[in-house]
Amino acid sequence: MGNFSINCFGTSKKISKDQNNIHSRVSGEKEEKNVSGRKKIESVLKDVKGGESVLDLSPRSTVVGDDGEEIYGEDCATEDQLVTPLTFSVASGYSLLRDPQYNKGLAFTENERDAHYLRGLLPPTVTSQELQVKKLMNSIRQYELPLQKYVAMMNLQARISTRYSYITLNSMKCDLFLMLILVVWCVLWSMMYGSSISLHKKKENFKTERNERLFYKLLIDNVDELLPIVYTPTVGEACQKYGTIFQRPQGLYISLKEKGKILEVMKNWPHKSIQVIVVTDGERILGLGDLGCQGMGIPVGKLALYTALGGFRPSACLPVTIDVGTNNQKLLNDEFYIGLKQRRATGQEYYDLLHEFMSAVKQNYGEKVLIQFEDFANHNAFELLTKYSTNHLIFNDDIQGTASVVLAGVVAALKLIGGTLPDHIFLFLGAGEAGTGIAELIALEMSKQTKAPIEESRKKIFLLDSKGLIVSSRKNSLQHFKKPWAHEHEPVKTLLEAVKIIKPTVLIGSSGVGKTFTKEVIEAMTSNNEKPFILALSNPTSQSECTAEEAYKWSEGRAIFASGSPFDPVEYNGKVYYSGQANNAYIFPGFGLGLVISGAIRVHDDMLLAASESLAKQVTDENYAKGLTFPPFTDIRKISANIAANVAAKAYELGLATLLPRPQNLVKYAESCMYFPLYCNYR
Ligand SMILES: O=C([O-])CC(=O)C(=O)O
Ligand SMILES: [Mg+2]
Repeated sequence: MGNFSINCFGTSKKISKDQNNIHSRVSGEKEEKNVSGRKKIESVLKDVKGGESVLDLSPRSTVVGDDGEEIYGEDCATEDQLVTPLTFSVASGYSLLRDPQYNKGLAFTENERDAHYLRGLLPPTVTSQELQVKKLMNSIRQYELPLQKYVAMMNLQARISTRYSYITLNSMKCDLFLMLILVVWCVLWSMMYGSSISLHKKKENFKTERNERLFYKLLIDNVDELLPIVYTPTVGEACQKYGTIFQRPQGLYISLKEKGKILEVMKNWPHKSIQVIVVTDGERILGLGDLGCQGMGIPVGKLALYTALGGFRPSACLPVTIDVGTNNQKLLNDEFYIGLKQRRATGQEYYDLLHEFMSAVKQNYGEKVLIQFEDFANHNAFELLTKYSTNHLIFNDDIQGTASVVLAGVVAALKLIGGTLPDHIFLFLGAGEAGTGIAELIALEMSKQTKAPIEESRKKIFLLDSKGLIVSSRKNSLQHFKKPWAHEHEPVKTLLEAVKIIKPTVLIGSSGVGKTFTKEVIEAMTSNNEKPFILALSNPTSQSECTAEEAYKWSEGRAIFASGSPFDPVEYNGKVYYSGQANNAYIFPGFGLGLVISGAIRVHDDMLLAASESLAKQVTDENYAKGLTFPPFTDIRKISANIAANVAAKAYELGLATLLPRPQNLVKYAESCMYFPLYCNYR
């Protein structure tokens, strides 16, 4: 027997005012009975599927029409009639083709076309997923602008807010059993809610074919080409124009309007088994500043990478934007702005909302859901990390992820620039989340190597902010996260002066301000060092401290260069130079996977060091020969599995892992846990 698929949507039925009144009078009681009945059915299904409940039987099941269009068939209801938007349907025919989670387009087999009422709805040819990838890449390459490619990719990906699951069972006995349960359940529903049950019919009017598995296959197979589209740098432009290009909502928006009911709002999200949340409040999007609610592009993009690079199931990923307003006047004046049109809430009001969010996450998804903070402004990022790292599984990507990736790059670069880590002198331009986060992790690793106190290691690391070098005479006016870096040193105003006086061997840009590594700065670095290591980390490309071409040209080909946003290889004096992308995308997907597969309950700095160590080890001689200090992204899933294994091993060692017993081979185990977007076969 072929695969049997059941897709549970909400159903449609107009119900009269009277019926509705009756319903509302008894709804509390019915809801309760229904929940316990549902639980029984869910537990039966759990047994059938070997522990994993695959059929979502929630009475809250809803289907949102694509264009806000009415899709439940209640078009003829009069205004004073209330309708129950419930549809139970086996996804097939037209609705299956329009369902991003299960659509396969021309890859539906002959048998599937017969079994799922697809005959005539598709042209006769049957193609492979590989051919679909090839065709889509051809079309995406036709677009001239990266933003057009971004929109095309998002249209392919978009997951609608449906709550349904396919059931794939192997034995006919199970099928019949399941069918029986479903029929009984549907009848119960229809009795309770007076709804009709519609099979094979769901009116939809989607314009673009969406196919989630194809989206991820495309991204995995063409990671070098598509990473800069769905992620940095294009995602930055997408966030700037989010209101204008906005077509379908993605992710969960939690604004001040939801204060007091965040848990309720969270329950509107269609998926229950969440493993990772990426959350932003939009105040410091990349190096682009306050983009308010339009920052949603960042969690969406990061989570696409969690799936493509780290193998998380798409349904286990939840993008969240917390909207407390924006101080970006341009957005406040923009009629297409999608967020709250008010200035940012601050202080207690801000912290109360964040606290409610954190509590709701724990209550709704449990202790082991990973919350990744992304692109918060400095003044909140550090405080939130300190406040929640002791009682939640949280990770700040801009502080900790960037630190881990840069430490890996520095350790790997030692093969090219020589010396040991404690032999080097570091100068940072930028003393925010990335700058101080990286500095702290480098100091930690140095002191582990030298067995000297961390204060000693810090003496080799200098940070410069917009007011000049961070020195002890400024201590009283410094933000708390900068204080450990206030050295006994005379004040220095500019970067050029600092390079000349301090003579760093490694120069790291993390200020979010572009074009700050000038010709003079690079020349000064080159006159002090045979091979200066230069990292221009600010994103997107427009904010990069210098380009790869400038670094190679101004250092006469001597610099080892890496940047946050990608740069193409550069030809200089007849030689081709390749630069690495020191982007946290190397770390967070594998790091998160390591936490999840070990059931870690807290993040520990040693786990960041473990991730870093694993990444550095994966730079091959072939990479070094090209001047690269990071392995290529094409191998990223293997890289992520290795990082995950090292992080999980550390979690077990530290006693922070809860999934016992520890798997013997953690790399194999990590690989076996990774989602791969091949099509399933449908009965
Ligand atoms: O998103 C990126 O490419 C890296 C990052 O976290 C940032 O710049 O804030
Ligand atoms: Mg970030």
